[in-house]
Amino acid sequence: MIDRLIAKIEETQNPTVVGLDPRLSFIPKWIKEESYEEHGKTPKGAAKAFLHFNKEIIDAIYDLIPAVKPQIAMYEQYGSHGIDAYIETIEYCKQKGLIIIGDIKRGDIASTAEAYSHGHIGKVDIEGDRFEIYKEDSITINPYLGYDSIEPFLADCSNYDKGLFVLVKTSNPNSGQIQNLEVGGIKLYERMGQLVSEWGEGLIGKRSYSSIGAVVGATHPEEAKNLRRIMPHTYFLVPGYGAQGGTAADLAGCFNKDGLGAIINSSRGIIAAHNDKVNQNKYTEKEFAQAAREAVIKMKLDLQQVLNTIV
Ligand SMILES: O=c1ccn([C@@H]2O[C@H](COP(=O)(O)O)[C@@H](O)[C@H]2O)c(=O)[nH]1
Repeated sequence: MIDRLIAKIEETQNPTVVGLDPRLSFIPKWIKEESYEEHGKTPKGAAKAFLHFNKEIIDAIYDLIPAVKPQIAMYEQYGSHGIDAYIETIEYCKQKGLIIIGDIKRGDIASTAEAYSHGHIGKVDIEGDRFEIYKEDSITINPYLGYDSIEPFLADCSNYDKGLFVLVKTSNPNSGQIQNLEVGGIKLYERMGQLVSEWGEGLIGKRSYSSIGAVVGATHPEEAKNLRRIMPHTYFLVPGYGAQGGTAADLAGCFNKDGLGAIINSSRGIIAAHNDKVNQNKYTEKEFAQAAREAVIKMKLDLQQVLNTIV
């Protein structure tokens, strides 16, 4: 997976991942009204509006970016219709050649983890016939149950050329309450970084990076710099840029000297750019996808400036 991701980053010259986290408040009124007319003001109506919104956004940006990160919570809240929209969004993005990082943050005992893994990045077996269900290229997972809970995912990564981004230092303001605790003379997130690095050793690709990556928040630049040193062969998925306050200046420590090593996520900053205060009155409701395209171009330039200081 990691070699495919790096190839797309190099093709687009852009380490941006766009988060597909739709909310009804971002969706233009005309899309919602069309959907409600056909499906009612129901979970199905909301989910169909999400799908329409996502498709227009993707059409406007797919040539500029290597990857998308659909956030499953936004879809799951609407039950089976939401899950259908999640799966159809993934299928649409794959047709456009994008790498899919499913932000699902799963973590459970091994026998249950195996089911999550088979559903999302492996195959489910039904009486000897095998089916791919969600079809993400990579997913986020929560590692706090330890290695046996990770093993089933590693097996599917190896069997099906898939990847993981394991939570190491999350972007939320209170992440330090647990992740920065001292354990055996080092911080918990540092220990987690060491473990994730070890877990990824068997899945190193042609470019010396592992398909087992780490989630590292842009909002904690010192910790990110520290993790970069601890985990030289680990790709970072970096949320927190934009809406959560992370800036380009905070990102320099996430990259390696080769200009690789990190893919930066922005969700609201891109897909809700038409609503952004700084863009007030710049776009009509019909121009939401154009607003997203312009936001991606702006982010790409911002990230290129960071990369120019590194390589
Ligand atoms: O530490 C983490 C892990 C995951 N996320 C997710 O990334 C996006 C961020 O959205 P923005 O709108 O760009 O703030 C969202 O899906 C989070 O669940 C994170 O923010 N931090």
